[in-house]
Amino acid sequence: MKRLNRMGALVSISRRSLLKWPAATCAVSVLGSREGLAHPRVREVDVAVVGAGLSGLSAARMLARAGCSVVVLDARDRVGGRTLNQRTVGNRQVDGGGQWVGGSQTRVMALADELGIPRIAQHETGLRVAHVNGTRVTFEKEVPGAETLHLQAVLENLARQVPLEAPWSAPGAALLDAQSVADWLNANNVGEEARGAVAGTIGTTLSASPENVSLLWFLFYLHSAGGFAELNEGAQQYRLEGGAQALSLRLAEELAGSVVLGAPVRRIKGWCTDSVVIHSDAGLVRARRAIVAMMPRDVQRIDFTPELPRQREALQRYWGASAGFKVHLVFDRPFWRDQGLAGVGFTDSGVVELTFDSTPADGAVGVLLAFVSPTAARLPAAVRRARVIEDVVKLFGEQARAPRDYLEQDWAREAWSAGCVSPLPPGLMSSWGSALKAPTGRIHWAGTETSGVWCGYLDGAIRAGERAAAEVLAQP
Ligand SMILES: Cc1cc2nc3c(=O)[nH]c(=O)nc-3n(C[C@H](O)[C@H](O)[C@H](O)COP(=O)(O)OP(=O)(O)OC[C@H]3O[C@@H](n4cnc5c(N)ncnc54)[C@H](O)[C@@H]3O)c2cc1C
Repeated sequence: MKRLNRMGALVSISRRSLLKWPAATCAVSVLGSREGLAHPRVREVDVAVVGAGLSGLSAARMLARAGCSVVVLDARDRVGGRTLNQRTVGNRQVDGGGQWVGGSQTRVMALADELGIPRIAQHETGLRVAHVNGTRVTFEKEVPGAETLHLQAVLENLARQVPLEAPWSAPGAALLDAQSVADWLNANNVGEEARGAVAGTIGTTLSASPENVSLLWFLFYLHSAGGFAELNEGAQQYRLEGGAQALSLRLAEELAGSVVLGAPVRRIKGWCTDSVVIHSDAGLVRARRAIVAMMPRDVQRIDFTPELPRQREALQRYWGASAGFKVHLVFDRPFWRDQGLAGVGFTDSGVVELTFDSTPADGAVGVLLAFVSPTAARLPAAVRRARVIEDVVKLFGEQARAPRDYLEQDWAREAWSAGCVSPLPPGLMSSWGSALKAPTGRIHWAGTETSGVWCGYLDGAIRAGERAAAEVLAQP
């Protein structure tokens, strides 16, 4: 039996009849964000989703479309988690968090199309520029040498043996996980150039160095993305017009009254009983099942009664998260393009590590994105700004000295995100990995880190949310 819901989407109400609570008690209204503090009320829903990032919202949408009543709780006063639209002069949006998508990321590309969010091709044309050993050099986009290509092929072959849905069960998992990527490169006498290329991939994708990342985890990451070319190039083909947070903003609009912001979840009780009770600053929610959609390290802030199984608790406690610091500099126009530059630049000694062209599609302003060393976060803001601009001037010339706007986003200062991405240390995945997405009683785990495909990316976040929702829907 079908009926049209408020958004005009077809929902099946026969699904609801499978759930134990009568529809009247399942209906969800907007929870006043703070009212529950004074007079806590218990709201009853089929499914409570904790985390209104892309993963939690994707889960909630799928459940709502299947006829479940759902409430989504987020600690922040906004949706989108690790995506963040920042507004610049001229009313333009830049991405303070996740931003790029690529052709092989089919789930996020499809969602953007469905939500009517156009893509902007990443500007790549022109020379790269570097400031190394005190000298500025320009150069063509580098093509990997024979040794690098050979090493990449060897690692991709190994990666294909790591199962996407259960990396901890790879043949020889304990051995692969006992070493860092650097240990493996040393043991295999890998030369300077090829080693540098792998370090570059790990630096740009996991914000870490080969010394700190488990070989098993890196192989899984490589397999999850589809290889080096995908990680290095494929994942950065497009930006989304209006910013990547637009994905979550549109999903939240569709979920209308079911998303509650300013609702940090402090405790989850009864996961092994008939229902789960979620304690948030906006009140209590009782649900038949809960989906917790965030990085495992972020789950560590929530108390569970009874305590989570040791395996799951250890996974969360030791989960690795790396910080990220983005700066956007806005100019009248993308002047570096006139000089035949792509906007891609790096320095070996400055606070700016890497730059990209983030100019909007119409070119009405020119925007440079700079990834800044997390250590620069310790500098006073005015000193940091001066040093960022000095580095950009070294790369792109005096025209870069007076940006019309300058915006920072330091993810190490975000109370509700432990980090941007997950560089896992040796030992973690083979010891505790099996607790990553196996449901714990009535709790189902989502968040991009639980995705087998494009783990750590926007694409993986959607897939993980939809996988957790499917798990819930499959329950009797
Ligand atoms: C600087 C940066 C650059 C990136 N670049 C890219 C990129 O170019 N392309 C790409 O695909 N990906 C990129 N990513 C990664 C991408 O942003 C993430 O993979 C994706 O947004 C994760 O979505 P999620 O829903 O799984 O988790 P999150 O977005 O982290 O959502 C988790 C949600 O849980 C909430 N929460 C946490 N604790 C609680 C609590 N106790 N109670 C209630 N709510 C809570 C948080 O507020 C958050 O909204 C980048 C990330 C960063 C930070």
